[in-house]
Amino acid sequence: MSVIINNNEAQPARAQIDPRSYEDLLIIAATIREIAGDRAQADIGIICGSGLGGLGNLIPGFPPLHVPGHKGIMLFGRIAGHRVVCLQGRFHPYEYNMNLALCALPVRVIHQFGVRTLLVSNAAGGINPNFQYGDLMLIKDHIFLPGLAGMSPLVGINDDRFGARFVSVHDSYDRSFRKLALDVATNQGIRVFEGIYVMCGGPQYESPAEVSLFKTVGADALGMSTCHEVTVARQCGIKVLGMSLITNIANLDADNSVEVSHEEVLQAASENGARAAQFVKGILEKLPLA
Ligand SMILES: O=P(O)(O)O[C@H]1O[C@H](CO)[C@@H](O)[C@H]1O
Ligand code: HPA
Repeated sequence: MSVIINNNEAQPARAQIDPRSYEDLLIIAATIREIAGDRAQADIGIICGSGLGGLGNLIPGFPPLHVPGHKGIMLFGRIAGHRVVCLQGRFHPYEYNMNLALCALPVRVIHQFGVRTLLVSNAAGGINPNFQYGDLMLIKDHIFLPGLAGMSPLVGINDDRFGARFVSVHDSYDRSFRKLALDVATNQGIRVFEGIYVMCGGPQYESPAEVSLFKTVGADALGMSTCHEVTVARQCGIKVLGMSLITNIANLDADNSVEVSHEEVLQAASENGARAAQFVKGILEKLPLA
């Protein structure tokens, strides 16, 4: 049986949560356990990107989603024998005054429930000229712009119970997971590439000059999420597989009037979400059980 915790129904007093307090983390985990009981256990966490909430539909017993976007739902269940917790939605830093520790808090929460593997997804604009609308990109590495500018979720006095003060991010996106995922893509005959994801602050989309800058430094896709979650996951010792769905092709030339909109992003995610979900299912079927 799957269990659903809807953040929209039971609103916690968000402003009162100190995301850097380990005690607050334990309180949040205990509150969820009160609702979900023994079912609040998982080996694998999934974070659904914009419009990709349908990944949660892989969990049997969960009704299909009809409204794309971010749902604010935490869902426990099983996929391919794995105990999974699925976050249908995420906190974006631009929504929370760039409080990245707060935005990454769900990763620490699911770690409390046993998660040691994280599958993180996002919608992203393609920069790599070989990318087409609807392609999937496995994140090989990232450029965490807010983190580089001092807005890491790890900034502040570190409680060692969260993990190390200085975290190495040389291997954030697990190589063996990427290899396994590429094999699944080959078997399924779908277009999947590896590439570098750059996280911008948003919420404005990037100007053509900014996109050109990121292209010059070797980025393949860009978005406004993910890196803070992955950084916290690495601090907890969680292994990560990251993927981007290319929902639009980022514009490199100010003389091209190519407008991006979130509606277009959601539309692209809903048109391509089923394939992304099949891909995730294929990966989970190949991942050894914990
Ligand atoms: O990264 P996800 O959550 O998929 O969302 C992406 O879509 C939104 C822009 O359309 C931004 O929030 C960007 O980060
Ligand atoms: N830029 C930033 N975030 C995005 C984009 C983009 O082009 N597409 C989807 N999310």
